[in-house]
Amino acid sequence: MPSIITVSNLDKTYASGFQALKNVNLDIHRGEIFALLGPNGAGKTTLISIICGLATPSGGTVTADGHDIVKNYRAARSKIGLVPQELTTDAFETVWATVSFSRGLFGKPANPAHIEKILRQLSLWSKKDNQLRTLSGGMKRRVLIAKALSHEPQILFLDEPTAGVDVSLRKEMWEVVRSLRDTGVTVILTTHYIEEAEEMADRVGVINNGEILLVEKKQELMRKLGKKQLTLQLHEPLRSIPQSLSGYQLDLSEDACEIVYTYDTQHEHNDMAALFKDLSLAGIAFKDLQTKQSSLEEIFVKLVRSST
Ligand SMILES: Nc1ncnc2c1ncn2[C@@H]1O[C@H](COP(=O)(O)OP(=O)(O)OP(=O)(O)O)[C@@H](O)[C@H]1O
Repeated sequence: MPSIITVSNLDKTYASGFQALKNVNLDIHRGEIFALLGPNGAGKTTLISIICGLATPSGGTVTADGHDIVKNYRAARSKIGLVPQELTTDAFETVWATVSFSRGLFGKPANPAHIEKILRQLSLWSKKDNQLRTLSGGMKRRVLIAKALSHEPQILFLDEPTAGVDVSLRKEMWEVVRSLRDTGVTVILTTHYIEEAEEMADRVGVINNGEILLVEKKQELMRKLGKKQLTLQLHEPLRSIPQSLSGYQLDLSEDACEIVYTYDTQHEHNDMAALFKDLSLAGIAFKDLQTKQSSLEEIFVKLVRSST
């Protein structure tokens, strides 16, 4: 996959002497949705600020669509749209004026056809003459995206796109982001809602203490690091797990009516058939079963814990 952003050996030490990024290497693929996950203070904002030219690196390089973000700042920046968390523009401004003004900030000539296209894409066309203060929370968030897209960037950064919004609005935002990806925009988002990354991201990067811990296709990450649990509801309570089953990771519930089997998602088929056979040999019958797969959240928490 061709890269649209390449981060090489990036370091950032703030004036205080604090090292916020340590030799970060990262490739963002053209056309993907990439989720950058990390606990508070991990370095996400620092990394994004450097890529967007809002902070200077202490070492290393970043290119955006082939342009060095320091040496060729203007060209690099024109490729990038940044969606902040909050709308800071004049509440009495109209949607149309706000979005058109953002385009002007990048020195681009007016292009009403483009502004119309993005307002339609973001379902804001009927609100184009509304003042910002009259919009719902969801519409305001979409105005932020429209502003960031006004200068026709190919890369869109979304900083916590659904922080503090309700469930239905979050789902609406996910739809918007997916539709942007479908038009060829590369999307990089930071989020504290791991469920959001699980839902949307093609690839996931985990950062902690200024270091990238891993970058992986989401499906691959869940397959490699995920665990599954199978719960068997027994016909009769069991006193203890028989010795003949000690080769499996089995736990007996407190009421002795359930056995919980934890296993790697990679080996499930072989192990499962053998387990059922061994259970039957041990005379253990069950009346029902359920499986549960570990979420990206559980994987993330484990990863971050083991790195600190
Ligand atoms: N201007 C600054 N001067 C000194 N240290 C800073 C500065 N900005 C950030 N830091 C420190 O760098 C580290 C990374 O901060 P950063 O804001 O990049 O984290 P983050 O991953 O975005 O966190 P959050 O999820 O809380 O927004 C933190 O320890 C923070 O205190």
